[in-house]
Amino acid sequence: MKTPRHLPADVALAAGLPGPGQASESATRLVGPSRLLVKVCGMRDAAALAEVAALKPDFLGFIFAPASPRFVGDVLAPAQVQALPASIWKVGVFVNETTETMLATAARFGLGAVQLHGQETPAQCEELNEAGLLVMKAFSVGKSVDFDALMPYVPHCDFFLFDTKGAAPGGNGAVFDWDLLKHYHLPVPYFLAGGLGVEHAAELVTLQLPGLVGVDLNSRFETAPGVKDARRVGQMLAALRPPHS
Ligand SMILES: O=C(O)c1ccccc1NCC(=O)[C@H](O)[C@H](O)COP(=O)(O)O
Repeated sequence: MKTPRHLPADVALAAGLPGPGQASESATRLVGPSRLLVKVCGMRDAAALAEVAALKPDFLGFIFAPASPRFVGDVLAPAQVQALPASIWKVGVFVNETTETMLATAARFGLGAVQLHGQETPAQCEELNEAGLLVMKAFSVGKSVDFDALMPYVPHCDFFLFDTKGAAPGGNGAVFDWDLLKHYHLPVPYFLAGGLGVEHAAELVTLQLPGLVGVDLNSRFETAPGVKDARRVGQMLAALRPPHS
């Protein structure tokens, strides 16, 4: 499995990924004991942001797609995002945005990562990755996945994210058939997304899917779009993380 280029060594280690310079032939998590990385997406409400950040997820996602009900817009000031603990990786979520806008937004909000939810090309992933951002390319999953079509993205992405295909580019709140990932064979580790809720925790911790390193939580952890329920996020984190991890 490929080492995410821009991931700090401690986060890589927690997820059982090889550290810098430790390439591996295997497409499964390696270093044990390891745990799933957790990304909480669609942060918009300042009070909920503070509560969720205190729970120390690995990643927090901020949506910069104007059509989303979770669009950050002017609701959160850049300083509120910049002030988050350095240990939490801040991810800007974009849909078919220009590289220039994404780089400018990342600089303004102090984001270390971008999550791309549209038809972004491998070349655009490369530009963003070369600019120093961790790149997470999202792919919508319907009835099948063509892994070969993802090959051109491999050199330029730190993570993939598999999400459920639906009416919107993301945040559809529906689960896809995880068995479709059983034959994943690419060297890029990935996050599982799409309708995940607390009720999935027990299955997720024992799930043996090649390449799976993290989960993405969104609409099933809200009291309203963009307003995360810290109590439910806390329950999920407790269920996903072994004690003392
Ligand atoms: O959540 C959105 O509104 C959204 C809109 C446009 C692009 C991406 C979006 N979300 C990105 C995510 O990472 C979500 O967490 C992912 O789609 C899963 O959401 P859900 O099915 O609600 O758990």
